[in-house]
Amino acid sequence: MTTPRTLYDKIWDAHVAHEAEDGTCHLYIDRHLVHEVTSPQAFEGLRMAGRPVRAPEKTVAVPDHNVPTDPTRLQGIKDEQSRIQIEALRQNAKDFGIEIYDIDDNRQGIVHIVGPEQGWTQPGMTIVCGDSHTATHGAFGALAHGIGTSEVEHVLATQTLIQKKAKNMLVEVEGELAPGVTAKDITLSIIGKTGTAGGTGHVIEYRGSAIRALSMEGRMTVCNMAIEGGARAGLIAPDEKTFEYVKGRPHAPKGGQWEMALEWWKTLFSDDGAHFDKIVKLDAAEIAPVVTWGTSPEDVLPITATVPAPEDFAGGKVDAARRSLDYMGLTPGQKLSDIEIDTVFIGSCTNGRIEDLREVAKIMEGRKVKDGLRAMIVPGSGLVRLQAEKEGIAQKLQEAGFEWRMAGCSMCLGMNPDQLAPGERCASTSNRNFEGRQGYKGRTHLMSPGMAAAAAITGRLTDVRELM
Ligand SMILES: CC(C)[C@H](C(=O)O)[C@@H](O)C(=O)O
Ligand code: SF4
Repeated sequence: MTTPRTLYDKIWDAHVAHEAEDGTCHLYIDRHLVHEVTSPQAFEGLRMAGRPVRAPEKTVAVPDHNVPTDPTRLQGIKDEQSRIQIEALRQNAKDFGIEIYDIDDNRQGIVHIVGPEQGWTQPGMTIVCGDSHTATHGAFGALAHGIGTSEVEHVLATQTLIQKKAKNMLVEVEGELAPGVTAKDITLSIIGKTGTAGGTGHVIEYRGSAIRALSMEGRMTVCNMAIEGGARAGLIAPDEKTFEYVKGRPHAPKGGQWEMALEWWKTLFSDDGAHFDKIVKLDAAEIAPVVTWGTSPEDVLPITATVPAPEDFAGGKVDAARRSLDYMGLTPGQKLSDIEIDTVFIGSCTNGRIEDLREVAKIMEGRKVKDGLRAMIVPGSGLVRLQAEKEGIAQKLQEAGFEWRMAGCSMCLGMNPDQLAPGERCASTSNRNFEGRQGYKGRTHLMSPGMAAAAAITGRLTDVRELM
């Protein structure tokens, strides 16, 4: 009898090209996604060594982090830094024969939204990118994770990655979500429970009826934040929803190849009795709409709670909590729903897909962004933007008072012109809330798109269920 294997074990085993005695492996890489921030030195290294890209057809480039999102960007990029990085990516793609979705192409967008959208992302694959949120692609049952710039060069040159296997962790979410509770609340609640180090050294498989019930987009939201939970990657076993999503996309297998792929994809699940080194369970019915109050994604509480006091935390965390509260300008005992905001950011690879925008539109129906607030929507890709325009969502949201931007990472990180001013407080659908993440001295509260819409209406952190 063969030993039962986890989903991670199966994908790993299928990709080991060589294993050394100490367990260090050369892992074959099926897809390599490249963006403008972590690739320039890698391409430069190849150039200096006179080496080509080993498998340009398995590599795709897209500028996202530094692209301006105002619609005038097509008339020329004003920001010098952005322009240099985008031009470098363009040149590298051309010199090394890699396909690029440039800023005048509707397929451009955040790399983790574009990969699945174009069918580059498929079950059972190994997928890497010089970007920590590569875990997003794990929603398809692919082993996907971030790599460093020197590894980007290694993958470009060899189509392999040197790795040691991580441990297996299972996060099981059983039961049904209450109305107003979303995939974002699941993923934040998991981190609230395990902490940002809970997944360290592990690959997480998310399982259970609540995960099965999610759409592919919801599953991407969950896997996206595996990294905030400390894990190397997050995975969800593929099912009919996954196959349905992939089918017919530009880079999906076609004809007989589709049938062959499907046969293999259907074997991608953890066998009964497979060993997990760590198991965490959550009851979906107990998950509430949550927000973060501090400067770590684990600083998460139901919106109905109050701001905690440093003394509420154990030993080592007291000082961190004090510092968080000080930075965030919050007082213990204050109701979370009394916290006033100045900015709303809807977008990012966590929540910049069409279903996220539909959720926002539903809450905004017949309502307006509060006067004086800056509220922006940044679709995760040009195609998401087009789809929202086709559905009439874009027009409605603009009428409600939102800025309607071009695709990119935007205010998820303070790297492009979309930034918070010092002291500004933002209701954000992104995934990171550390100091200065959205701009120098900016303050970030993470939440779901529906919760961010509710905050846009009232001007303070708000329980979305009151507006449903
Ligand atoms: C700039 C990039 C390397 C970075 C990452 O790896 O995650 C960014 O995407 C982020 O979200 O902080
Ligand atoms: S949207 Fe944010 S988290 Fe995602 S890749 Fe861009 S900067 Fe990183």
